[in-house]
Amino acid sequence: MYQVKTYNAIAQAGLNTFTQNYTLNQSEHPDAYLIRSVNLHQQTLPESLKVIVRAGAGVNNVPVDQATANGTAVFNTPGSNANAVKELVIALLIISSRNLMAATSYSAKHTEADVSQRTEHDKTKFNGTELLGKTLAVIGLGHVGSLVANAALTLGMNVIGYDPYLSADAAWNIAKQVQRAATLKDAVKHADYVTVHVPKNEDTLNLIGPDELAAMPAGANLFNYSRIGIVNNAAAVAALDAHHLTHYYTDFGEPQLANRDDVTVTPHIGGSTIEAEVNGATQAAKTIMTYLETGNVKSAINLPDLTVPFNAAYRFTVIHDNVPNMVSQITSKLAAANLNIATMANAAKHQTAYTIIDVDALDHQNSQQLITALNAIPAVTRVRLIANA
Ligand SMILES: NC(=O)c1ccc[n+]([C@@H]2O[C@H](COP(=O)([O-])OP(=O)(O)OC[C@H]3O[C@@H](n4cnc5c(N)ncnc54)[C@H](O)[C@@H]3O)[C@@H](O)[C@H]2O)c1
Ligand SMILES: O=C(O)[C@H](O)COP(=O)(O)O
Repeated sequence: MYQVKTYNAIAQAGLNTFTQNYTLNQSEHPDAYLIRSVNLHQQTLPESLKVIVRAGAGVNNVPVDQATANGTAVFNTPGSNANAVKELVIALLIISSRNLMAATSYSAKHTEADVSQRTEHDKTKFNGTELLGKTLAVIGLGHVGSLVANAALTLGMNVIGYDPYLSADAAWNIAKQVQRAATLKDAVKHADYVTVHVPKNEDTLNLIGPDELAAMPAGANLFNYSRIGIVNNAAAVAALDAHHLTHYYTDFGEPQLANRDDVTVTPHIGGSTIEAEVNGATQAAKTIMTYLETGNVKSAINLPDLTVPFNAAYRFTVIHDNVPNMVSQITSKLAAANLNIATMANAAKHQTAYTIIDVDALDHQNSQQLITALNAIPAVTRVRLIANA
């Protein structure tokens, strides 16, 4: 029986994906965490923990280095809530261009008589503009940014994209009408609207700061539906005060953003749709089951891709440092245990490597001694033995 600990509100439909081999929230020694935005940085991860899956995109709440040192794989569920964010950003583009925040609360602020008599007179206060022909800069063209860029094209906008690290797979998703900018400043210099869709990491902190804001034309509107810190909020407030920026929309609150008519803070609702939550939880549950039952890895944050069909009776998986001579040390332990290797594969990502070894036969005593011997190899962080179900 595998033990899963969940944090945050995880969609029941996703939890229902787990088979009867999984128990939820009943053990102090979980094999897996299924999480959303809980901040794990202050936690010591339990030794039992083999995998953390973030239902959603951002993994800045996960101590990835600690997880790697603990031999814990970290995954997210790429794209599971991207459509939800796209629809929200498109809604905010329309809200912003048509002054809808003020216009839709108009009737609530007036008496019945006012509303019937004054609407024709008052409508001039709510004049808007159209998105057709306006320019949108999309910074980051991954799962969310590509959808936003493509949707904005269908509204007749000129779309300029900036993503120097765009993967080949992601590039296939972007309509050819999206113009490519060579630099961030080039992307924003003619933009009426700028929207940021990059991961939060040390390179993207303050990605939009005073210089980038100054590069935007006067009157631009800014959207941060990525993470707090990617836009330098102090610089955004200064640009608003100087009437250089017209409006700042963000999913992440901070005291300096409160009580301003030119700032809209939504309460981190980018991925909060029923569909996105079910997608994320279902994808997360499947990722946990695949990893625990086969050891196969696809698109982990801290492990290399490695997928080997599991046809043998037993599988050893070994997470270790990416240093010379590891495979020979591992295989020599199997040879010493007189075990014949049916299949073996190894891959590396940055400082971490991963080895899968399948064997056809194994007795219990043999296996315990072998696990101890493999764990004793310096630079090995986690050894697992998986029996083929
Ligand atoms: N508000 C929400 O509820 C919500 C929901 C989903 C995702 N997000 C956040 O949105 C962001 C994007 O998510 P995603 O799923 O599209 O991620 P993704 O990994 O699919 O795409 C991110 C893209 O940013 C690009 N990138 C990285 N550094 C860059 C830089 N310095 N300049 C320009 N581009 C850069 C990458 O190459 C990649 O194509 C993340 O921060 C995620 O946490 C927020
Ligand atoms: O990174 C994400 O997927 C979003 O920020 C959504 O976060 P949530 O799952 O806590 O709503």
